[in-house]
Amino acid sequence: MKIAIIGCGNMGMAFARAFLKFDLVKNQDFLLVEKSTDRMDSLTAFQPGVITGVIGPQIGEYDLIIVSVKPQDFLSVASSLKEVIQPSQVVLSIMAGVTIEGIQSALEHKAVIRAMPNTPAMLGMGITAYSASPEVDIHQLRKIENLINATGRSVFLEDEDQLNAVTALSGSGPAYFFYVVKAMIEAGKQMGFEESVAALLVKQTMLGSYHLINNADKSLDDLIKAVASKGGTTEAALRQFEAGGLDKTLENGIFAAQVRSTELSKG
Ligand SMILES: NC(=O)C1=CN([C@@H]2O[C@H](COP(=O)(O)OP(=O)(O)OC[C@H]3O[C@@H](n4cnc5c(N)ncnc54)[C@H](O)[C@@H]3O)[C@@H](O)[C@H]2O)C=CC1
Ligand SMILES: O=C(O)[C@@H]1CCC=N1
Repeated sequence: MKIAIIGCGNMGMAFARAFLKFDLVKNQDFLLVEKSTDRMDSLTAFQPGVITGVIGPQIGEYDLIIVSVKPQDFLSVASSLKEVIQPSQVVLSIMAGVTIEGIQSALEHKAVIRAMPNTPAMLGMGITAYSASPEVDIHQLRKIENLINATGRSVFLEDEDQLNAVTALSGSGPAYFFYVVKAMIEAGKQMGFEESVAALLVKQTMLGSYHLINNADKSLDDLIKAVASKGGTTEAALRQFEAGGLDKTLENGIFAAQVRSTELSKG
C-alpha cells in the first residue's frame, strides 16, 4: 500500500513508524507532506520515497491519504488537496473534532475514515476508535484496520458522534495520566526524595497497579479497599481527595474536553 501523510508531527509519524515496524508499508512507499522546514529536516532519517512541503498532483498516486495536521490547519490543507485527490483514494483523518461530513464537503470526496488515536501509538500501545463513511468499502476498511492495529488496539464505532467522547477519554487521556503522575512525583520531591527516586517509586506503582486492574479479578472499589486499611494512611489521603472533589474535577475536565471536541466539529 502507498501512503501519503499530510502533517508529519507526533501522531502522523507515530502512525508511519508503526506501519514500518510491522512491514505493512515500505519506506519508499511513503509520501510525507510537511510544512515546517525544521520538521522536514528530521524526516529525512525516515527515508521516505518523497518528502515535500506542498500538496501536489503526485499525491494522486497514493492509496491512502492520512491527514494529521491540527484541526485549525485543515481548511488550508483541504483547499490544495481537493484539487488533486482521486476518487479511488481513501482519506484517514485523525484530527480532533473534524467530522466526516466536514471532510467530505471540504475535499469534495466521499471515502473518509475518521479516527481518534492516542500518543501510546508511538510504542504500538495506543487505542484508536474510528468511524467510516458508507463509501469506504469493506476491503478498504479491513486494510486500514490492519494499519491502525499496528499502532495498538482499535474499536470501530457505528456512531461517529461518539468520537468526541473518545477524544475526551482516550485521545486526551494520556495527558491526564501524566498530570497525575507528575503531581505524585512532585509530592515525593516535597517529602525529600531526589526526583529520580520519586519517579521510580511512582512509575513502578502505576505499572504494577495497571497490571492488578487487569489480573486481580477484583472491582476497582475492591482494589482500593485492599490498599486502604481502616484508620490507615490511604484512608487519610482518600479523605483529602474526596474533600477536594478530585473525582468530580476529573470528570468535569473530561466533559470539558468533550465539549471542546464538539465545538471543533462545528468549525
Ligand atoms: N497529540 C495527540 O495526543 C493527538 C493528536 N490528535 C490529532 O492529531 C493531529 C496532529 O496532532 P499532533 O501530531 O500532536 O500535532 P503536531 O503539531 O505534532 O503535528 C502537526 C504537523 O502538521 C504540520 N502542518 C501544519 N500545516 C500543514 C500543511 N498545510 N501541510 C503540511 N503539514 C502541515 C505541522 O508543521 C506539524 O508538523 C491533530 O489534528 C490532533 O487533533 C489525535 C489524537 C491524539
Ligand atoms: O488536545 C487535542 O486537541 C488532541 C486531541 C486528543 C489529544 N490531543
